[in-house]
Amino acid sequence: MSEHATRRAVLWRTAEVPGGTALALSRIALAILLAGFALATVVGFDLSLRVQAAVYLFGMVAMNLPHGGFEHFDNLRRRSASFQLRYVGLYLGSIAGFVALLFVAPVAGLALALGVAIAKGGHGGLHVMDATYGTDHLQTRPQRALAALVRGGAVMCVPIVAFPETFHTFSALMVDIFEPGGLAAVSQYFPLTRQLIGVGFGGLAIAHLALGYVRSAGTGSYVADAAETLLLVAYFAVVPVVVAVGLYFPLWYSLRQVARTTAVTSDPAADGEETADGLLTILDSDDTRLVALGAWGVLVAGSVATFGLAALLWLLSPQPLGGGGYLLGGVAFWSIFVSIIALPHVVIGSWFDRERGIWYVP
Ligand SMILES: CC1=C(/C=C/C(C)=C/C=C/C(C)=C/C=O)C(C)(C)CCC1
Repeated sequence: MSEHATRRAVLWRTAEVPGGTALALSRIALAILLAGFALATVVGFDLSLRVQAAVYLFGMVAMNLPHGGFEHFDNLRRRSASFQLRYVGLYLGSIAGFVALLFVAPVAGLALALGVAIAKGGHGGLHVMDATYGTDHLQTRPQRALAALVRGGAVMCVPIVAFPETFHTFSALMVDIFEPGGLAAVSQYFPLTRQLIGVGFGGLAIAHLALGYVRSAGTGSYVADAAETLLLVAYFAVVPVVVAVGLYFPLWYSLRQVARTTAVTSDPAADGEETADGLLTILDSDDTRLVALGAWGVLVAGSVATFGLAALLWLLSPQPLGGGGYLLGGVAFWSIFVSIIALPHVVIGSWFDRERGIWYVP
């Protein structure tokens, strides 16, 4: 049996698959939240928006951000100095472009933020499948793109339909950071876009599930993909949106990237550039203490840069909390900020760097 086939065969029965434990944990975590909130809905228990906001900030800042740092750290190791500098330059350039867009056209900036969350969730998820139980049922590039769109789309399209008022409230706060009252001009279209997104996403999800079934005869990787896709749709339909998104990134996206990293045992091939002159050669030292110190140094530098950028955005924004107070406004500010830094994460760290990038799969 091939390595992939073996992984597929045991995926649902045991965690003895590379990365299988992290995959299993991500599914269990979302299933527990889904069951808990389904029960809460039945008994009529409502979580206040302030508590939801606190959960979001805890999930996104305390739990998810460190993993984002690790992804860049891991990607920038063993790269030539010229690549590392080009990467950082492009990264900062796209951050500056996104910030400029938010000031000039905040509603378009909000749309881009949603797009970034969808792209990160979807394409990140696709590569996790590639590395773990395989994607034999996804046979063409458009079909892979569809799979990514549906997985990522679940994160934003399902809550727009399921929790329209909360979605609207936070969208308005996010625009208010840059232009107070800026969403009002397009708010009248919200019911229409909600319907279009609902029907469009539903159609794409059905197309993805049907096409995968036809191409795989309903076996192997298809079953795992279909079950996970349905789990995601149910999770975002039932768990209140702020909690759902705030815990999806640490408990699903990041945990599953851990599965991918664990499943990928070979380092990427040299990219033809001289890596010995890289700025992080300390990380390849034979002395594990030096490696640990080097890793600590890189992560501290990343952390200072990240919070420095957040502080700069805060100072530049006319109304950093969108007028929403620390908790609700904090969610709005952090969602915008994390989307700004996640844009290059997807575009520079992954699409520009397809061969070896952040979602590397041999
Ligand atoms: C619009 C909207 C939201 C948007 C969240 C976004 C845009 C999150 C982006 C996260 C990213 C890019 C994470 C990367 O690791 C909330 C807060 C869920 C509340 C409901 C309305």
